[in-house]
Amino acid sequence: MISARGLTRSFKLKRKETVEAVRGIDLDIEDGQLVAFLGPNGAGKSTTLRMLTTLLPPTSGSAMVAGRDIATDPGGVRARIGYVGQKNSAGERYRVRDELVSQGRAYGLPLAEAGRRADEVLEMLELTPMAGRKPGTLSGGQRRRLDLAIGLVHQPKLLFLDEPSTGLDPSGRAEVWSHILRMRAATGMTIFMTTHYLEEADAMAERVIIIDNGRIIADGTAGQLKNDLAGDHIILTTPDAARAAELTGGEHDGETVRLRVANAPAALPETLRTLDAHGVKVTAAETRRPTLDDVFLALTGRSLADDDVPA
Ligand SMILES: Nc1ncnc2c1ncn2[C@@H]1O[C@H](COP(=O)(O)OP(=O)(O)OP(=O)(O)O)[C@@H](O)[C@H]1O
Repeated sequence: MISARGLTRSFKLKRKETVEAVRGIDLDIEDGQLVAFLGPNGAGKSTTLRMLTTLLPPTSGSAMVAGRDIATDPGGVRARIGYVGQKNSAGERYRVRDELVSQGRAYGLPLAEAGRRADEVLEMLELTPMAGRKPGTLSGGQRRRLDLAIGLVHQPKLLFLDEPSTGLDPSGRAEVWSHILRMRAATGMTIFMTTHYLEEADAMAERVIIIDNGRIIADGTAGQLKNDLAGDHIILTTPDAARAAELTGGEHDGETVRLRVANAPAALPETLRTLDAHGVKVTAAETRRPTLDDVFLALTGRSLADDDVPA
């Protein structure tokens, strides 16, 4: 569904300064995948999305998106994809259903077909009761669902979502997600999304791609990345930390010993037995499964969670 080679974008600033926003990325996304594209602020996520959706031409490199070339057939790409950006896409002039019909018309659907599609997406996103209201009167979650409806009215094969749940409270986020997943189950659509919520990427995406400084630094399932790059940990508290670290192959800091293992809950009893047999007294023990943030920390030495979530 997406195949990019050496996609690159730089921006020229004043005084001959250049920002290398995206530095030659290769991407292959299969049909039907839900892919989360993660990275810290300024990593190059939006710039990549804007190139793939033909909003911004690459400085170099190429990409086929939904079977069309972004450089030679941007119109063909746009007709086959949906893009839901960070900002609300509905204006304030039209009522919700009229907004969807005019969007369908903009994609070249005949009036009757645009009306039918508007009713379908309203139903799918449980917005039918809001059909006659102005967008300004909707709640944050409803408004975000309207953005999704606008991105879906022309039945795209591929949907780009830029921060789909940012700015919503936890219940609004859960609600938007349940709609995204339902709509995907109903249509089999490919979804390429950015998010700052790592736990959402972990729970929802089949594949996680991490970009940093304009380069892809990790690509795999959340489980693979966590196992390969971060791993389970056992964390022990003991007054004899140096000896405990020596016996277990862990690292110690003060009274804390941290050791990486394949399966922490399974390895803990044996670890405690070994230490006990050597007379090392353990006062507390916990197991830790890695998060995607641990993966990012292992790769870059920085935490993604320290980033500001965009407003
Ligand atoms: N129009 C522009 N002119 C100059 N520099 C730009 C422009 N657009 C983006 N950049 C720069 O390119 C880099 C990548 O920006 P981009 O918006 O793609 O990052 P991002 O990963 O989407 O960040 P965020 O999570 O904050 O949205 C940043 O250093 C940014 O300042």
